[in-house]
Amino acid sequence: MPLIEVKLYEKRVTPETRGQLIERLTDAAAEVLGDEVREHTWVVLHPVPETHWGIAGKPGGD
Ligand SMILES: O=C(O)/C=C/C=C(/O)C(=O)O
Repeated sequence: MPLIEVKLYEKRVTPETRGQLIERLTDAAAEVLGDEVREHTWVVLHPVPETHWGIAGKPGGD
């Protein structure tokens, strides 16, 4: 089964964006791989606090 994992800032994950991401990523997998994968496509969101996301040697959010 396709498993799509997304790590992103937790501030981007709201009830609305969560639902849209899951729906649209599933749609993309089904469009590219064939509709038979839709029922077997998993999407897992991993929200990460900005302070735990290092960029250019510094924690985000500083
Ligand atoms: O702005 C960046 O370089 C990194 C952003 C990381 C994220 O997780 C995000 O934008 O959601």
